Amino acid sequence: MSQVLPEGISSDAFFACADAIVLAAKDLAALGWTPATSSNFSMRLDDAHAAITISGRDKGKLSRADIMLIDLSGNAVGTDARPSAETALHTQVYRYWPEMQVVLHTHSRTQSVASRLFATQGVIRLEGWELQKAITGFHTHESVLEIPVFPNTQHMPELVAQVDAWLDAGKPLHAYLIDGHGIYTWGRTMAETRRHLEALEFLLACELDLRRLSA
Ligand SMILES: CSC[C@@H](O)[C@@H](O)C(=O)COP(=O)(O)O
Ligand SMILES: [Zn+2]
Repeated sequence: MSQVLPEGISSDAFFACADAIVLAAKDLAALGWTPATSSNFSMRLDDAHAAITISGRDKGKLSRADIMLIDLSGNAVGTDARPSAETALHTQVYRYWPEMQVVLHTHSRTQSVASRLFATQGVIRLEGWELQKAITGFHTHESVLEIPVFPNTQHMPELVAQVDAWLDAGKPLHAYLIDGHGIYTWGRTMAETRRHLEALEFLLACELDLRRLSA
């Protein structure tokens, strides 16, 4: 493989992450949530490294060769491959929450439309939905789950700063939308992160349906 692993990271550990990313990406692509090479996925390997999708690859056709190693500053490690253009949003999660192991970013139609519809409010307020309980830490439909919508930019430090500002304000953050772009969410395991993504997709679709029906 063209990926050289540093001491301390075994090929078994790297391939386990790569295989989990490849499998998740195939499933999410089959749902139509990763159109036209969009989306990116990562998994933490240790307190200083993560495996992440190489930029520009078709996320429905990934193999181990499409996954590379980065450090938590977003630098490629042991490869000349170019990591996802949005690597900084992944490493931000791993640096802020040491317990988080997985970051998933997709571009479904529902996520994209919802992000545009709620962009002016800057937040989607979810309340009264049973499926909010699929988000770790939520135990009742009566809770309020706020998903911020940040303005899109191709300048990653700006996006990172918007996320930081939300966190610095002391507001809980389980996921965010980027206007006209897609969603980011994360978790302690791949299963938990996929559950978050699936629940959020469902909740956003319900909110869009409500608006359509009450128009
Ligand atoms: C193909 S448009 C989508 C990209 O601009 C980007 O938002 C994205 O999700 C994928 O970028 P990538 O660099 O492949 O990780
Ligand atoms: Zn994207």
